[in-house]
Amino acid sequence: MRIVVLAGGIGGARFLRGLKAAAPDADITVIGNTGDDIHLFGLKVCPDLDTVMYTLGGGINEEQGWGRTDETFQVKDELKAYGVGPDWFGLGDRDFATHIVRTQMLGAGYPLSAVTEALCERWQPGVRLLPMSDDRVETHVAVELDGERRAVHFQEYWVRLRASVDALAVVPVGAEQSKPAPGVLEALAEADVVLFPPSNPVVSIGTVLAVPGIREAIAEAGVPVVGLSPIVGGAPVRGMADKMLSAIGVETTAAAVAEHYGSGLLDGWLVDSADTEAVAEVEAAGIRCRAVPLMMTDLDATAAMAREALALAEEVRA
Ligand SMILES: O=c1nc2n(C[C@H](O)[C@H](O)[C@H](O)CO)c3cc(O)ccc3cc-2c(=O)[nH]1
Repeated sequence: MRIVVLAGGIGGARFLRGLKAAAPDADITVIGNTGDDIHLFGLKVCPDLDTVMYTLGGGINEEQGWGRTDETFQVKDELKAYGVGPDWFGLGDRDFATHIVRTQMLGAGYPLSAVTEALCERWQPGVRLLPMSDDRVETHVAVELDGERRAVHFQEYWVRLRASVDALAVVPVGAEQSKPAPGVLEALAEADVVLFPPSNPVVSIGTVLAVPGIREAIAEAGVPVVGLSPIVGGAPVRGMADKMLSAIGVETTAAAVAEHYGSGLLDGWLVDSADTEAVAEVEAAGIRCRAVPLMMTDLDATAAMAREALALAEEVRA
């Protein structure tokens, strides 16, 4: 079975671990969000691609869900001693090596998709990891700070400001001019099923869908598209997705997120058992819906979620 998964960072990566356990023989292609990418200290950092790569490759810091295990921060401390910032973004020494290799290869003329493939040679994530695009797309968030409206990079909003101010708008800068990376449209055309993990619907999956051609390719694939709600009991399971949803005028409920994707895109939607009352609303919107446990507490629970998603895909296919 060929499965294509659109993924952000932590939620997407952990779901993929469960999916691999649930479908060990499946051929899995991951289309990763690169709107979170940031240039720091002359280096290109791709947090979501790296989170997927490290998580599936066994190098992730399990507690925080991003960055490397057994990490040290000597380079960061040295940079700080030179007064060179920003110091609000935690790049560790081991992680720095990934960004140096990536930046060196990009400088030599390799596209991000080829660089990602090369990095995955080391990590062997057991999936084909593709950036959504080789073109630069950068998510910016409009905020009001000290009475002034300005746009900040997504990472500045997420990490430095901790989403403490309202997001007035979220813009994937460059998305309109971007093209899907090599392999993305082909993977979608050959897919048997497309899954949306419980990733952020605005800044993760929403950004992947903002690359012209990807949304259309999913619709044209004519295969079941099934998503898992990142909202449980009216709050994000992780992260600050509520702030992002408010910015685009979508309520923080499992049903509202399904309706935001819409029946033109989604065939099936899983909500948590705590949100059973959402099932009727989602089904009324033309999307098949089931309530099942959606907390990724451990590998078994996550694999069970993946099995439910694949079962729902078969149900809508029939
Ligand atoms: O909350 C944080 N998240 C950090 N993240 C996670 C990241 O900001 C976001 O969680 C994702 O971009 C959202 O998917 C990092 C991810 C990386 O790959 C590399 C470095 C960081 C650094 C931080 C950090 O300092 N604080």
